[in-house]
Amino acid sequence: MKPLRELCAGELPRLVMFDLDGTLVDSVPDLATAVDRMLAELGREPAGVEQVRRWVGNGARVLVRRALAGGIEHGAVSDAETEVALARFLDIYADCHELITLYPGVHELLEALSTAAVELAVVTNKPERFVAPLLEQVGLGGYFRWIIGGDTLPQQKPDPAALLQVMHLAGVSNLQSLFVGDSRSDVLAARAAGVPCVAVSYGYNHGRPVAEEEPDRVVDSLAELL
Ligand SMILES: O=C(O)COP(=O)(O)O
Ligand SMILES: [Mg+2]
Repeated sequence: MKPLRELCAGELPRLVMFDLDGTLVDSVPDLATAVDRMLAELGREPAGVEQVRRWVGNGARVLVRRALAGGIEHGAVSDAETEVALARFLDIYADCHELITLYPGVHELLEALSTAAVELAVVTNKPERFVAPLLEQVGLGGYFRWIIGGDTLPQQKPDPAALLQVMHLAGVSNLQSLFVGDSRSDVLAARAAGVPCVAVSYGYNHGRPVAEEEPDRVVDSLAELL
């Protein structure tokens, strides 16, 4: 795992934290189904997979606000409208997990890291209640010692709080850790926590190449880290 050593001063990291949506799993088809069902209930036109792919990454509440706004800017959407739609979205999404898939290379990397006794965590903006069941469903149950969702702490990425919390629990420093994500909030959270950051090029970054966010390294598959 030479590429990992290069990122962590010649040593294998002791802790690797992963983003979920767009990094470990392709969850957008199911998220789009749930968004479109929610919009249909409100008598609105569907958003479709391509739009939803641009809107994912800042948690369920912001996704719902973007769907209500019909675009990435959602400042004009009222809180009252958001809460009603969000409750419906969360209910609908709870039953929409048919299309989720694991990206290539994920299983291989996690297996190699756990064999090397590297601690693993998931730090996602997705509501926490969905995370463990989804990991189980795609065959990743059991790899992660810590799971932090978008509603586990008061802050979510790009705030570094979740990364700092996991490093504290694991008893490792920022330079013994690594973050792997797909979007701007991941790169910003890692940078604010002082943690080296690998970004995957295949994920969701609001329609922009993730290289523009200047992570320490960009890979096309997690297998490149082996
Ligand atoms: O729920 C989201 O918006 C995205 O979650 P992520 O942090 O795992 O990419
Ligand atoms: Mg992501």
